[in-house]
Amino acid sequence: METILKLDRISKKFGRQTVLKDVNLTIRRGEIYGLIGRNGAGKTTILKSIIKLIQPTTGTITLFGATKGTTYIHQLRRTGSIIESPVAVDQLNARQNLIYYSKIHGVVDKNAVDETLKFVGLDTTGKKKFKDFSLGMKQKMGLAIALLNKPDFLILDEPINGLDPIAIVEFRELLLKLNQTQQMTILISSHILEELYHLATRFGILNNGMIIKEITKQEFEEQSREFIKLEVDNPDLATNVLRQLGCTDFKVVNDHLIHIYQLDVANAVIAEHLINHHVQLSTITREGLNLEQYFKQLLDETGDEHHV
Ligand SMILES: Nc1ncnc2c1ncn2[C@@H]1O[C@H](COP(=O)(O)OP(=O)(O)OP(=O)(O)O)[C@@H](O)[C@H]1O
Repeated sequence: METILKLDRISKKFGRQTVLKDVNLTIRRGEIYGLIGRNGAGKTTILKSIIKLIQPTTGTITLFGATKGTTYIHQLRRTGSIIESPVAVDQLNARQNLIYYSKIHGVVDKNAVDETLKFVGLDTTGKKKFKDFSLGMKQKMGLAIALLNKPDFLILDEPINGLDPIAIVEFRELLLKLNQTQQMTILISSHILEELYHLATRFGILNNGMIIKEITKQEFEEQSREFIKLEVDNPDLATNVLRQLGCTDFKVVNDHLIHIYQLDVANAVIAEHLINHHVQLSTITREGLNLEQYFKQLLDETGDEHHV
């Protein structure tokens, strides 16, 4: 699959502070890449480096195959972005803002303004000016401006930060629609892990300027799948009992540990049957990690504090 973006050993120093350290990251067409990291981890610095708002100290960024100069700037036109907070003209309404930005961006498609307004759901906001918009409306306005020139790649810096739960769902659905119907590739940063979980196909976990883990949603689901943890003295006998109960989806992990992935039989029923069949049971608990727990565990493993 086509590589849209490649960061190769990107480092960034602000004065004496090293903010990014050897960041490697690859995004392929059609992916929704979720960049997770707590405040100050370096997310915005990565995104700003991609769109050339800042220059990395060392390393190479390749965007649609271009690495530098005018070819890179040319490829940047295939991206749309909202970095930090959405920017639009305070005194203009939604439609006026889009007309203004379509002129700035040299958008030639005459229908682009109305189509984009409708797409983000700002086609009925009438005369209301950008300065009077709610945060959710402002984010939609930012998205609309980013979408005007029909980008292939969308870069979003914490776009759901501060939105209420309904606005979060609406915004997420817009992004999923762009990804699914237009195969738009998306790079989205957030510390709202739960939200990225419903959106991203792959996650990069950034801590202190380093990507400490990359994991696809599928890998995460396999690793974090909920299961019942059974510790027993006799796994052979225990698995026979499980089969009698209709449990077939389990894994014998070692000579005393079984993971049951079928969760429709109550722990109490399993425990009763095992005991009736003289299996000694020392543990029966439900286990599994959500993305937030996974993230915290990773940070604990790297010996860092976590504030998410
Ligand atoms: N222009 C700058 N000059 C000096 N230091 C900077 C500059 N921009 C960012 N930093 C520092 O770089 C570090 C990373 O900041 P960055 O904004 O990339 O983090 P972030 O992960 O996006 O955090 P947040 O979630 O709070 O937005 C911070 O310590 C910040 O103070």
